[in-house]
Amino acid sequence: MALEKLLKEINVDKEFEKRCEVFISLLQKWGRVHNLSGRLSTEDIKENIEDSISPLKFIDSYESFADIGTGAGYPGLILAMANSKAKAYLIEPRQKRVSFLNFVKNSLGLENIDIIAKRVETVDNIKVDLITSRAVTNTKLLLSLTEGIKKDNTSYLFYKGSLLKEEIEEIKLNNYSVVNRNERNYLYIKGN
Ligand SMILES: C[S@@+](CC[C@H](N)C(=O)[O-])C[C@H]1O[C@@H](n2cnc3c(N)ncnc32)[C@H](O)[C@@H]1O
Repeated sequence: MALEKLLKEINVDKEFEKRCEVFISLLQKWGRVHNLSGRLSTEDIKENIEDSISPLKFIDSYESFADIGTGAGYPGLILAMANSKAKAYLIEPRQKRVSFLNFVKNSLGLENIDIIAKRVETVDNIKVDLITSRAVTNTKLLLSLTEGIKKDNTSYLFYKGSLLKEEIEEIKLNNYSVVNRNERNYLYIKGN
């Protein structure tokens, strides 16, 4: 029910809910066989979808983004399903996960998505407005690993847990905000 409520508060493509239904059923099928994602009940997947798109309430609009370590789809694939006008680069080195992401992309006919089967530190041929990441590594390392895909005014959206305060102190960040939702702390670093 929470997802349905959230969808009334943010702007997403009108096909988004249908796309989510397809994503949920594909993840439940593939996930059991290939061990793609820990929690596969419909309720758990919907919670992950909600976690992925909640920041659309407060971040600025963007024309392109790269998600680092998309895994089985969070948050990058879900953000790409929510707004098919924005160019989405999903950067994920593990082959089984890449195959799943490609299968969902093709099943939904989402031409805005490019899946890059590499580690992000080896990518330097794209430059994006926004860089997102959930559950990959700490903020300092993420900022350094993504040097090759940033522009002067790139923004960052990192999906963090409770260790965020220490991470922010370590790197002396400016111009950021933290938005909390349940156990989640969203770190949003706005480009200039
Ligand atoms: C714990 S999983 C998180 C997956 C997803 N973001 C989520 O929240 O469910 C971490 C993912 O990051 C990927 N990863 C690790 N190091 C990476 C790197 N240097 N560049 C891109 N992806 C990386 C892994 O292959 C893995 O799929």
